[in-house]
Parts: sequence; C-alpha cells; structure tokens
Amino acid sequence: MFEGRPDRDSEIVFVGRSNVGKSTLMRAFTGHDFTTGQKPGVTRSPNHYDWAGQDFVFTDLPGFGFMEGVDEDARETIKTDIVRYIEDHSEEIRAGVLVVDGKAAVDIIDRHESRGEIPHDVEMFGFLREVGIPTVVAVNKMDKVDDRDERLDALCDRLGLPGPWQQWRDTIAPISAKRDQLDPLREALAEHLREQNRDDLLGFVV
Ligand SMILES: Nc1nc2c(ncn2[C@@H]2O[C@H](COP(=O)(O)OP(=O)(O)OP(=O)(O)O)[C@@H](O)[C@H]2O)c(=O)[nH]1
Ligand SMILES: [Mg+2]
Repeated sequence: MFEGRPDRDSEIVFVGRSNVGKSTLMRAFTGHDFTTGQKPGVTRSPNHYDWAGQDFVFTDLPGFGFMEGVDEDARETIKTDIVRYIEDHSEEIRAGVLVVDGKAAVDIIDRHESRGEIPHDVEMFGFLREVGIPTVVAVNKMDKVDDRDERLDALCDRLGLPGPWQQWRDTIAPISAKRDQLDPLREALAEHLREQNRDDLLGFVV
C-alpha cells in the first residue's frame, strides 16, 4: 500500500497509464523536478507535493497498464493500490486528472475492446466519477497529434460523452505538458474548484 501522504484537507491527483506524462504535468504544476522517463513504470509509489502552511497536496500516482519488465501480478497490485488510495481519500480529492496520451489513447482503447477487455482509461474514468470525484481528462502530447478534432471526438465517444468534444471543456482538456500548454486543464480544474466554492484553492491550478 501507498504510505506517506501528507495530512492535507484538499488534494488533486494525477492518474493514468504508464508513460502518458503524469510526472511531467506534476512538474509543470509545482515547479518541482520529479523523475520522468522514457521507460514506462518510472513512478512506482506516489509523489506528493505540498507547501508549508497550506492545506493542499498534489499527488502523482504510479502509472498502470503495460510496463516493460513488470509482470502481470505486479501491475494488478499497483492498480489495486491506486483504486484503494483514491477510495480512501475521496473526501479530500477535489479533482482527479486522468492523463491520457492524445495520440495513442483511442487505438489502445479499441484494441482492448476488440479483445473483450475493459480498457484501463475507460474503467478509471468511470471509477473516478462513480466515487464522486470531479474528473478532467488531460489529453496530453497534443503536440504529436495532427487530426486534433477527430481524435478528441473519438476519445469522447469511447468515454461515453456525446460529441463534439468542445462541449466538454470542463472534462476534456487537450494539452501538451512538454510545451507547457496547459491552459485548458488549468481552466477546467478552476471551474471544478469554483463549483465546490473553493476559490481559495484557485491559486494552485491557475
Ligand atoms: N511529445 C510529448 N512528450 C511528452 C509530453 N509530456 C510528457 N512527455 C514525455 O513522455 C514520457 C513520459 O513522461 P512521464 O511524465 O515520465 O510519464 P508518467 O505518466 O509519469 O510515466 P509513469 O511514471 O511511468 O507512469 C517522457 O519522455 C516525457 O518527456 C508532451 O506533452 N508531449
Ligand atoms: Mg511518473
């Protein structure tokens, strides 16, 4: 199980498959240099980041799904731990950021579905919403995507959100963490905080 969470009343979590850019995003939001890597599975236990005297913490959770050199059992354990962590802290989690790779996500989802499996991203999106956590899908690596609107509409479709994607701006945020193009995500998170009357936390996301 994951230990060492700072005792904070508000939290925003980054979740997603391996190698989608969660740690890169965390660095962009906090200015702190977390380990990121070419190899999936770099982050194996949560990275927490908080500020002295502030009742808020960002958490970068380990990636799930395929990881080279990590066997099936270990992957399942990581995923179970992530689910449990989110359930245990659902009261504190003001928003969940499900990070996906904008170029690869739809193909991976379709591949799993064609095999009769539930795709990790679809499962995690449903789970976060079921637990009652306002969720933003950060569609990352958009710098690599040419057919932007088509990709985003297809992703909405797979997540059960009727298109066009533009009507889901508080849920679908196309970004490039690497290029520091994060405004759609910052705005979506700000909207969710405002809805919860937590304007006091806006400074952490915008
Ligand atoms: N092209 C592009 N690459 C990116 C972007 N964001 C992250 N990457 C790259 O994707 C790779 C994985 O990034 P990480 O931040 O380590 O991914 P992660 O989701 O934390 O991975 P795990 O810890 O394994 O779950 C790195 O090589 C990043 O530089 C982006 O917006 N565009
Ligand atoms: Mg990471």
